[in-house]
Amino acid sequence: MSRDELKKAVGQAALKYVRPGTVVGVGTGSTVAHFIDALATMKHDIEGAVSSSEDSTAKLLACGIPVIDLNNVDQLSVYVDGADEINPQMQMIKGGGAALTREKIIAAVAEQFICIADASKQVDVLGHFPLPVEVIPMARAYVARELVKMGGLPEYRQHVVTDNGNIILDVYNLSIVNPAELERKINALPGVVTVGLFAARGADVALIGTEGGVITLKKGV
Ligand SMILES: O=C(CO)[C@H](O)[C@H](O)COP(=O)(O)O
Repeated sequence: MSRDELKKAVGQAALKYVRPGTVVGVGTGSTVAHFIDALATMKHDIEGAVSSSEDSTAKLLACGIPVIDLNNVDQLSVYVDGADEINPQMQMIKGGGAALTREKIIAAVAEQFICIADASKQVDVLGHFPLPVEVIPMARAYVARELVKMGGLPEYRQHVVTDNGNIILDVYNLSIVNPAELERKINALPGVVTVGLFAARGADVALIGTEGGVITLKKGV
């Protein structure tokens, strides 16, 4: 099976976590694009979606799924999103698509985070994938210097402006043995909007696309 077929399989598998009559949290990326296609088949059974990016909003609307402002939602039972890496503790690196901040906000509101990913995203230790950090433009050089002090090699993601008007630094050379501590440390730097480490709030369920089918992993099991 191609990687895209694996992504499609997990996108479809995530439908089983969507409860009729609810608002669904929707992430960003090529795996989520398959989830949105699947969600469109039950668009009349849900109230709508909260979206984590302008890209996902456009796709949801094109599929006829109403997009609802997060501020008008009291409860979100599930948030479905992809990942760039996921470890056995269900902690993730996210932000390859530059949507990390809105993704983290919606994940914080949701009762359940359902991560959908092909098996290539599974790692023992996070950090092979460069860690995205969303930064306020005027803080770029300062934050980059601080990331170097932490042992990272930050690279400015050229020609990318986030949906929030900020820039992304991708940090190479990190072997993240304590993701929760690094998440706290980077988030504490003035000028950092958020780091793409989802450690304090990881996934609750991971649907992993493998050659043998979709594997379901649950946090703490
Ligand atoms: O965090 C993300 C976007 O900011 C994506 O979930 C992550 O980059 C995975 O993307 P894809 O499903 O295209 O592999």
